[in-house]
Parts: sequence; C-alpha cells; structure tokens
Amino acid sequence: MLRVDITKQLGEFTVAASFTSEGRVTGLFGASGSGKTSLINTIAGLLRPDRGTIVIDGETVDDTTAGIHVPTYRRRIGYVFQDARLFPHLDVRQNLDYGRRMNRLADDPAQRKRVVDLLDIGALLDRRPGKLSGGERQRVALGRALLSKPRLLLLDEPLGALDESRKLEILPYLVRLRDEAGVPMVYVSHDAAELRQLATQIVMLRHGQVTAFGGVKVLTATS
Ligand SMILES: Nc1ncnc2c1ncn2[C@@H]1O[C@H](COP(=O)(O)OP(=O)(O)OP(=O)(O)O)[C@@H](O)[C@H]1O
Repeated sequence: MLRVDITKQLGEFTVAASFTSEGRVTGLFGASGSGKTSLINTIAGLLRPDRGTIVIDGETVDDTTAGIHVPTYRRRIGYVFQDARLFPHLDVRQNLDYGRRMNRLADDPAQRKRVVDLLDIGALLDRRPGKLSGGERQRVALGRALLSKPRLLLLDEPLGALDESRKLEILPYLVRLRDEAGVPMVYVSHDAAELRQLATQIVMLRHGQVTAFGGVKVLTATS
C-alpha cells in the first residue's frame, strides 16, 4: 500500500498530490511538466515535502507534522531511471550485485537466479554495459533494483529512451515483473498506451495536481 498526501513547492511550481494506491502498478500519468518526476522523487525521499505524509507498506517515511523524513537509502525502494545508469566499469554480474551489497543483504543465489531468469539476462552476465543494447541495459537495471529486495519499485519513464521496437521488447518483461515479482511499482509515463498494458491504478497529474485517480479506464479520455 502506498499513501501519499503532500504539497511541495519548487520555484513557481506546486505539487499537491493526495492518493492511496493498493495497486500492483500505480501509473503516474501526465504531460511533460505536470510534476511526475517531482512526485516520484518525493516518494523516493530525494525531495522533502513541505507538508504532508507518505506511507510505504505501512511505514511512515514522511510526516512533516511529526518531523519524520526517512532518507532515501533507508526507504527500501528500488529506482529505475530513463537511462539505465549502470556502472560502465562493472560487468552485468557485478552491476546486479551492487544493490544487494549496498544494502548489506546476504547473498541469495536462488533469488538472483529467479531475477536473472525473469528478465532473461543470463547470457549477458560477463558483459559490460557498453556492449549491451539499450533494452538489455534496462533489463539489467530492473534486475539490479529487484535484487536490492525493495518493498516498492519506482520507475521513471524506463522505456522513454527506447525506440518503438525496443519498447515492445521490454514491455513483456515489465508485465512479468508485475505478475510474478511481487513488488509493487510506481510507474511514470506520459504514454497512455504503455500504461494501459501495465498499470493497475492510475494517478493523473496536471499542473502538479491530481485530476483523476482510478483504474486504467480513467485514461479513456486520453489518446
Ligand atoms: N528544483 C526545481 N525548481 C524549480 N522548478 C522546478 C524544479 N524541479 C522541477 N521544477 C518544475 O516543476 C515542473 C514539473 O517538473 P517535473 O520534472 O516534475 O515534470 P514531469 O511531469 O516529470 O515532466 P517530464 O515528463 O518532462 O519529465 C516543471 O515546470 C519544472 O520546470
């Protein structure tokens, strides 16, 4: 469960968002500049709300009245960006291991195998990111995030840098993550078609405000 009720001022721009999602994939949908990245960064703890609360999986990670602001690295979240942000000097195996080591988690070969199989990246383990396609890099970034055993996975336009055919290559893996990985996701996109395939709940943003919340049918009015 994710509960968000915050306001955040960024220069002239105000984010004022309130919603509770039980969905497996909560889609943050809106045009460029509607506040999607600012909102997901606030959930990640990278931005501190001016007012309000954020509760992830029953834990209050922000509460401005009580003075609570849990730092990002203690929120137990995974974050996947538009560009995969893999470490170029590490091979795929070492990149995958990074999240686990940073979070001081015990080695879990069974979990690693499950994630590698889920994302079909077993053949890439000895390669460095420079020798991977954009789609392969994103699959590794997803794997790295999952192996840190997050209780919430944040994805900010993870397909945004890919061309249409690469997007179609990755979407089935994201659907598999939704159905098999058991980790709830917040998924930022300005692409209604992408969210229709993936999201179970939609938060629609406009000028920093939530204008609609509900199932994917709230996207119906959008192209
Ligand atoms: N630190 C900041 N200071 C001032 N204004 C900011 C700051 N960060 C973001 N903004 C403004 O807030 C608005 C929302 O930006 P944000 O990146 O959250 O939108 P977005 O929906 O993610 O857009 P895109 O789809 O283009 O990434 C924009 O007008 C942006 O210029």
